[in-house]
Amino acid sequence: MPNTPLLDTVNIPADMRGFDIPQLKQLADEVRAETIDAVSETGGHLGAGLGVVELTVALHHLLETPKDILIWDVGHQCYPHKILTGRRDRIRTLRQGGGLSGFTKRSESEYDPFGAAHASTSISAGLGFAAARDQQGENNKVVAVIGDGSITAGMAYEAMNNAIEATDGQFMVILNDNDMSIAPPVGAMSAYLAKQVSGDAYQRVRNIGKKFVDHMPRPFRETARKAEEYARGMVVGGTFFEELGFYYIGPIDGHDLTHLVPILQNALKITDKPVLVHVVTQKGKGYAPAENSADKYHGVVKFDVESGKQAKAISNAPSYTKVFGTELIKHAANDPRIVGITAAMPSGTGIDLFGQAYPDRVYDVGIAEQHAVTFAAGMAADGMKPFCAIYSTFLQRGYDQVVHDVAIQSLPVRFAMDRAGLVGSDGSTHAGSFDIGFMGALPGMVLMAAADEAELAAMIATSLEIDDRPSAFRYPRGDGVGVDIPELAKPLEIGKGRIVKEGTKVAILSLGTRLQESLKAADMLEQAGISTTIADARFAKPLDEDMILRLAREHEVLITVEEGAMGGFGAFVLQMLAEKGALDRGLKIRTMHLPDIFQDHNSPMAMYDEAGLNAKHIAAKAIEALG
Ligand SMILES: Cc1ncc(C[n+]2csc(CCOP(=O)(O)OP(=O)(O)O)c2C)c(N)n1
Ligand SMILES: CC(=O)[C@@H](O)[C@H](O)COP(=O)(O)O
Ligand SMILES: [Mg+2]
Repeated sequence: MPNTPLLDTVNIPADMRGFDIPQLKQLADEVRAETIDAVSETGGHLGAGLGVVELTVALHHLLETPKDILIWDVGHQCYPHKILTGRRDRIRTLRQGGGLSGFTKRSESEYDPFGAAHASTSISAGLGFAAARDQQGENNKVVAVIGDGSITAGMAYEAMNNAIEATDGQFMVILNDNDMSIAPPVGAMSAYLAKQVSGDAYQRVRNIGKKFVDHMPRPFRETARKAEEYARGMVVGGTFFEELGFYYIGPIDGHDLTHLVPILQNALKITDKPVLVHVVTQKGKGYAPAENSADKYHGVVKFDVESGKQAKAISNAPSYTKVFGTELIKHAANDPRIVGITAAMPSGTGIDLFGQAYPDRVYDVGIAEQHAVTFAAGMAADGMKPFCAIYSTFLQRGYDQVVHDVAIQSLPVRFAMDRAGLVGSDGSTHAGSFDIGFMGALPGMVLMAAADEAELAAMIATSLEIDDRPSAFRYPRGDGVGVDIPELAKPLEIGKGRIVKEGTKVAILSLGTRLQESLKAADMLEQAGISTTIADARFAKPLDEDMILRLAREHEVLITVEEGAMGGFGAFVLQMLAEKGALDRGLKIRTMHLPDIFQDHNSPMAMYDEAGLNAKHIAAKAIEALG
């Protein structure tokens, strides 16, 4: 007889606190099936969530959330958590416009005490909650769950280093070790963790855990001190974390609820020191297509549950990412000083292609953008030509390094800023909104934005020639527009834009891939009898002053368009025109940029619509300015 489905019939998470292990196992199976089914309809991050189903169930069984604080690092593994915390009815709206976020989000639920999406923040945030609890004389528990990939980042160590001093109460870090980042994990910490798991210690703990469970009084009535002794009985090795002041417990099997629940239950009673529980899981667990794929279905589009086959969109144009990877390979054939650097995003940035061609000239430094930038600076200082390929949003984390280690020393690091502009379903945390402002503010920086894939190829060639200062080029997520790319792209003249279409009344000055929308806007305006010039600025820094001053002189209206926040290209143009007195003669100027809000996730088209940056908005802006 099949059991009555729990998800449909009980009040979760309240009722699951009283579940026994068989009920928890049944619930985990249901949550796993629900997660797979939902993501098959929405797309999203699947493998990470499947790997933490049992852990999620165990934690919501043991903790009194939302009073107890549960923080998920990155948050891409939180779909099971959402299913268990009152959002099951909306789980098929994940990452869709108006629907649930693909990450934890404070505004979405009281069960998400801290928002995330960028990696490695959970220990710091959790420690903050623990310290706040201590200050306020409360006694809730705090748990931070961090992956083996995310624990490669400096921030995680800064937090662990501080843990013993920041709180004198309960604080637990769960290290969810699935031996995967998005790509296979890298670095010495990964090797260290693998050693912990592969040693006979892991087996021994499993056996101890079994005995422990068999003898555990139910309900558990021991004192906190006794509980600590039990938990300490699980401690094997772990000297690294012990040295940082943590009790280290593990490694333990993160899928076996009979072990996981009592060990976590006891470890949660430890209050004299922070605790790190090392849990071993499998990314993609319980869904064969995910388990068997190279990336464990880290991120997927809609798919067929039966076969696991993903619905790939067909495009005639290569992605910008692929163009970056292939162009770099071409140049590298002629220049042995070219190297590629990624911070744990080899496939996302196209550095994987470069690595296949030149395995000895590629560096995956882990989720360590700050290190990636200064590492690149060091290489550049010694005569190499590093291409540091980092998503615009993640480069924010390495900004001081860009300023202090690269720009002030005028080192020729080349920044390939992928995912510039709005990215769609990942939402505001991943939007590449700010790089024009923050890179363009730096003295000496050469900052370019590609309008199409051929322009990207030309900008890569340009940055290769810039050997006395840093340069950066930005390009969006997704496919190019289908233009031809020359066999070997030629460098651009630095600080020179191009006129794409000549007109007389309105000038639209575009930076980046809004050029296509600007051209469509020009068609609309021409149909309304308004002669329109379209210019592609190419450079946000240095600006093509001659071209822009001519546009200002010869047109009644000048509109700048960019896929970036205010304080970026439009502001640079305005400042330059003001400085040159070009605003004193009655020019009607408008700057079109992303709105001054953090936009929620949606399709990129819908987000640009909301931002007012599609063709119809550009045309309307010109008509409004003409009056
Ligand atoms: C600062 C930052 N850099 C890069 C990323 C992209 N990213 C998201 S998840 C992930 C891998 C995380 O690995 P791990 O913590 O082990 O979690 P798993 O997916 O294995 O569960 C990476 C690199 C990010 N979210 N934040
Ligand atoms: C969670 C995370 O940060 C990444 O998985 C990100 O969602 C990848 O984005 P792309 O799909 O644009 O590579
Ligand atoms: Mg991992």
